[in-house]
Amino acid sequence: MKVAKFGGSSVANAEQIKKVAAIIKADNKRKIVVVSAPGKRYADDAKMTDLLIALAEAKVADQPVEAAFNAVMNRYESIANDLELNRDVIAEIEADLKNRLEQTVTGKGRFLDIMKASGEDNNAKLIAAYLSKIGLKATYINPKDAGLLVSDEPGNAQVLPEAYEALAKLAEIDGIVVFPGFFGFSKLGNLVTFPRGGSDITGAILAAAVQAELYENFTDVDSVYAANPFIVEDPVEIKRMTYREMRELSYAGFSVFHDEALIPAFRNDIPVCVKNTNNPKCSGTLILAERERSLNPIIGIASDEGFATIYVRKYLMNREVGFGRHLLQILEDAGISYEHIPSGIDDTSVIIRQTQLSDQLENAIIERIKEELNVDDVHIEHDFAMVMLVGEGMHNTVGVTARASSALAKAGVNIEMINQGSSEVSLVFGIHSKDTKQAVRVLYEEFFGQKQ
Ligand SMILES: Nc1ncnc2c1ncn2[C@@H]1O[C@H](COP(=O)(O)OP(=O)(O)O)[C@@H](O)[C@H]1O
Ligand SMILES: N[C@@H](CC(=O)OP(=O)(O)O)C(=O)O
Repeated sequence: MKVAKFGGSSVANAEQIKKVAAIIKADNKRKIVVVSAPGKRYADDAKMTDLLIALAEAKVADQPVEAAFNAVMNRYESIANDLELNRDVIAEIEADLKNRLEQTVTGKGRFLDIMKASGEDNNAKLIAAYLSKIGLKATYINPKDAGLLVSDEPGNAQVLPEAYEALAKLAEIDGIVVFPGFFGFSKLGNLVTFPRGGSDITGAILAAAVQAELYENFTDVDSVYAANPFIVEDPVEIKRMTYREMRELSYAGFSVFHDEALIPAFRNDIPVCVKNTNNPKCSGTLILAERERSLNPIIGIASDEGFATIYVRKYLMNREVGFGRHLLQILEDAGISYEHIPSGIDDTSVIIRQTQLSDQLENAIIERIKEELNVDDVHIEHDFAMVMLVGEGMHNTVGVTARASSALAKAGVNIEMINQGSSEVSLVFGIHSKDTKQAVRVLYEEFFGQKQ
């Protein structure tokens, strides 16, 4: 049995949904189908999830909701019309949306989750209706009925271990299961979404639960490339890579596959294949526990922006027992998670995602660090980017850091931080955001350029 997840670009309009149906038909092992909400049809189109967020925001702000409501319904109507579906489907979606809008829940996060999740939920109903119409036995299954239990943090759900046993029963359902991605339900019965892009996570959870022979992740590119195709022109395709490599790369900016989706797959040793809905004959990228060695120590180069550094200096910091713990405690109290902590003898930097900060919080953190740790200097710098080189071959190859740093130096990119990951498959450079694209391009040229 295979689990196939179709991303937003694969279900963005009727034409795409017809391709999805053809892919499902072409292989009767594709029994569990996870779908996203309609994505972008062209570069500056809006994703359904963003239309739903706009609708929810208008409602929360007590502003008129008609325009946002119509924008959502228009997308579904045009899909349903082009697929020549019965009007009942649209009536059902409209009633569902109105019902969600009227729900009174405590907290904006909860309300946003209810609205956001409707994108995948209603699209799954619509796609199941279409598959039935063309003669396939297809059933829409709701994550609550299926037992997709998750933690209770709005917008940031994590699957609970007990979900797997319940979800395993999906394998017994006759015909094709059409399952909405992106959300589950907490033990308290609350609907909770995964982080953005989280339909990949749903697919991986279901693949692990039913012990699928393959988890296929259908998107709009032929493969995972060695660098983001929007930064590097025509980058090389990655044919095979390990879970560790994909996890590092997706965490560091390869948005093609959600980093949290690797965990259920690799814990259960389910191979993952990233494939193109627009070119399904192409073999795509296979992600496995191990791969054959290659000459190039690097498999991919990822980048991500929006980091801040909390820089702390104190003479004899190295001698002070508990300094690091105390510093991290201050961040924990502020609800902040960290990414890297490069350290020297008398100084340390804590690198965090900037979105977690506000001016008020920054001041509060700085004050606490000054008062409680009695430091010589503390300040926060913004607008950093992380560029990550990833490859299983890196830890037993001499000179990767030297090659990378000299390529960056030649291009005039100032390196603020280097972190050779403990995982031994990644090397991270902290640079200023303005240099991100340039850094990725020169590193790509160094490791994948002509002379390779
Ligand atoms: N290294 C990479 N390889 C392939 N695609 C990448 C890479 N980095 C970023 N992407 C982007 O990821 C996109 C696919 O992911 P996403 O937009 O989430 O698709 P979906 O709509 O299928 O969920 C591609 O169109 C591409 O722009
Ligand atoms: N629709 C959700 C979840 C998702 O996974 O979407 P996509 O498959 O388009 O990345 C989002 O936009 O975040």
